[in-house]
Amino acid sequence: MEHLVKLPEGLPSFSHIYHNDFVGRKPKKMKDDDVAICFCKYDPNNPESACGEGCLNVMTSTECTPGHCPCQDHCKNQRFQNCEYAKTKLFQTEGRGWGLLADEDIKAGQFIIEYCGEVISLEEAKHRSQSYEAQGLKDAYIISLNSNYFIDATKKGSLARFINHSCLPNCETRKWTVLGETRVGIFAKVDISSGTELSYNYNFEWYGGATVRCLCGAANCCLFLGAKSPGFQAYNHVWEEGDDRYRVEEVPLYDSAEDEPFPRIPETISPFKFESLDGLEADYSQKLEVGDVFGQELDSSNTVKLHNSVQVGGTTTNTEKAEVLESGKSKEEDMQQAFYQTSAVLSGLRSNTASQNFNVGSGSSPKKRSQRLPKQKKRSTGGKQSNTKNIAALFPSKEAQEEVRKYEEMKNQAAANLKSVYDEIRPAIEKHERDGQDNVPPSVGTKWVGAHCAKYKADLNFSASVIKNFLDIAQKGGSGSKAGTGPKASGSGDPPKE
Ligand SMILES: C[S@@+](CC[C@H](N)C(=O)[O-])C[C@H]1O[C@@H](n2cnc3c(N)ncnc32)[C@H](O)[C@@H]1O
Repeated sequence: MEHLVKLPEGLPSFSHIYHNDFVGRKPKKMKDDDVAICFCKYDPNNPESACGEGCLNVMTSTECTPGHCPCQDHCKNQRFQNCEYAKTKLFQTEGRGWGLLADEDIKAGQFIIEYCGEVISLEEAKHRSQSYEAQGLKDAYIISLNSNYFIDATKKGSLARFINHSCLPNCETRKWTVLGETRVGIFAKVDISSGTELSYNYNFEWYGGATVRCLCGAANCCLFLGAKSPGFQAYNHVWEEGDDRYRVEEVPLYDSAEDEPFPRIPETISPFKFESLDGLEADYSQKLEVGDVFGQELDSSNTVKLHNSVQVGGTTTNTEKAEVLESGKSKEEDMQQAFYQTSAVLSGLRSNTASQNFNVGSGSSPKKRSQRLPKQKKRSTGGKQSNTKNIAALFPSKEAQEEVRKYEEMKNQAAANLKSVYDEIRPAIEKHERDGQDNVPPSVGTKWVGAHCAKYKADLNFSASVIKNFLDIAQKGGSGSKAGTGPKASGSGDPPKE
């Protein structure tokens, strides 16, 4: 593999490695008892049978161990170990140093490359970040592996070290267990065509304030690398023309743990699945009130996607989707997957919140406002909510407007509650980390999952209410809509009257 990659001229020197290099400790040696063995059986007529999506190890983000996998050489679940990378190419960006391009079409979900570097301890990470800071290094390459270990790709690394940050990324980081060690991979979030720059959201915890101005150019850009972190947002930065891109007095450690501020419950989990999970019944088994909607995007942009997926007069609506799970799997298969996913959410909670509290050297403690910020203006904090703000006003009837507003209000309350639960459980997570224990107390996990579920439920109810009212209008052929303001149903056989 190594000989295939020719590095371009002018690239700052670094040592190109394909496997992590352990500093201060040896990589774990797996005992036979610790090896996770799947139940796959290779069927020559079905290549997917050899550790494809249905493989127990794949479902738990664990690679199969050579010599132990029942599919032997046919096993497809050893991508990190075999460096099964997508073709990529280095290029020079404008203002963001070097970047990495897709050099072939890449499919959503595909493993692109491993983020390799030196595996170092927390102490070493602190020490190195201070030293890089002192040397005036502008580019930061340290990511968090878990609460105790970090990957530093500054001196030694794979080409993943060149992937830049974007607030609207086409890739994400995922952690896999490979031969007993955690490793970080870059995976495609969407289909990526050849020639497109690869990016992921660094989302590192930022206590030191403005350091690197984000030049990703996305419409939703957070302005600074790491600006999604709560510590940073509190200040509502707005960059002024003429300010330098870098303030080098703080070199960040960023966290690859999650691309979102909170662990995400996978979109394909539907509420009924929680009914079977011990201890979680109480709040999550409730039926959705206004048409259950599964398989839709659940983020703040859901209103846009709703417009796309409602084909009035056609056959596809989100309410119809409720009958079928997006995965196309049986209920049992999905229940099993839900269990694994929920476990992953809980462990994500631990690693995410732990690393978010990691303070680095002099950049770790919040500085006084005047020290931190070149100049500031107040920015609207309404950001996310404004996406849905005027949806209610689009509906012609008062009843529809009131209903949509009611669900919108509930949605906002649930979001606020999730945020406060996050603040509340944070000390418990920190304490647990300090004690070196592996699991957070179940009550903390339950609270967290509960707040998440409540938020998703509120989001779903809001979306369902919007769909329902859209469909009402369509069924009535648009009659009663305010001239020029009612939603117009494209593709409808019976267009709304103006
Ligand atoms: C992991 S390195 C990425 C590769 C880097 N561009 C290089 O030339 O080696 C991270 C550094 O790249 C720069 N960078 C990455 N994404 C950026 C963005 N969206 N805007 C501005 N600078 C960015 C920052 O200096 C950051 O510390």
